[in-house]
Amino acid sequence: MVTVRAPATSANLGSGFDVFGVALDRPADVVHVEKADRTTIEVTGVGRQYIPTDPDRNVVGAVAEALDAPAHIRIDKGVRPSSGLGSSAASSAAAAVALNELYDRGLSREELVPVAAEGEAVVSGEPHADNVAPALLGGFTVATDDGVTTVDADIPLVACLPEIAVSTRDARRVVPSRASIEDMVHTVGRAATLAVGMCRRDPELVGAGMDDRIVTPARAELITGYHDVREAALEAGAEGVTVSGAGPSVLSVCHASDRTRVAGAMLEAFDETDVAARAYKTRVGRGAEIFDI
Ligand SMILES: Nc1ncnc2c1ncn2[C@@H]1O[C@H](COP(=O)(O)OP(=O)(O)O)[C@@H](O)[C@H]1O
Ligand SMILES: N[C@@H](CCOP(=O)(O)O)C(=O)O
Repeated sequence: MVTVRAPATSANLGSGFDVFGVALDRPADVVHVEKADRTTIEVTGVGRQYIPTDPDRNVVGAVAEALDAPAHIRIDKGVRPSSGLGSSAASSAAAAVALNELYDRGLSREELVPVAAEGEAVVSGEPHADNVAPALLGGFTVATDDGVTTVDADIPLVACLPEIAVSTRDARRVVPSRASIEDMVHTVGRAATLAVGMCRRDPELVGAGMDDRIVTPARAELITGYHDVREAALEAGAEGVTVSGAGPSVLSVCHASDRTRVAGAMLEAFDETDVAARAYKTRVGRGAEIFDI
């Protein structure tokens, strides 16, 4: 048996739609795999009632097929599904690392990115890699058609998860199909600022670089209370706030000394709009880890 822990992730970071991602140091999924003649799946943990055990509908089934590695796969969910915190990607990444080890396939973490992205295609319709890349490699990742670039960033974050479900598939439908040249220039500037901020471990630059005029405004409308939560976080000292992944989680970047205040302000603002929520005080963290063979 092989056991792997893979972290939650936050994709896009505003200006980096389908490209940027960060691994969070918590929460995480834990996946256990054992060789079998055909793939079977068992799910425990948070949100298990919303997760199919049919290998054709669970992301780990697609990963097992891509690696030609049938197994009994037990997923202990720590990352709630439809959270905007890369729940499906955490399972995909953990399964990819675990099955690669179990069957001795010898693929590197970088080579496992497209394998784990096959799992994402099962739930969102397209194999986007911006969650699975940080879940596998850790840090801040830039996923393009040519591969993945990683930065071992250390940035404090607050991820606030409201009790609303937004499916990635639905949230992809509201993404505009066109953008003006002015908005593209703005986005490129912000994305470049964010990447420099990650390299310099500078929360102010990362926060300034999160601003996005193209995708985030459309997605924000799917999240009850988003604008109030954003304002409250900024007033409490956040350097930048955006939708985490496809939502509904809201991500703030801040200095470590402001993290508790920012988390409290975000929770209070959701509460004032009658939405229950929980906040993860976290930071950019490590990728998937094998902790039992
Ligand atoms: N192993 C899995 N973990 C989480 N969700 C899964 C898994 N397999 C299939 N799903 C389905 O994927 C959807 C959640 O994925 P997604 O909408 O991308 O949410 P998130 O933003 O949390 O990743 C749900 O419909 C869930 O049933
Ligand atoms: N780039 C994707 C990221 C989806 O992230 P998730 O955590 O919501 O699954 C998108 O924005 O659609």
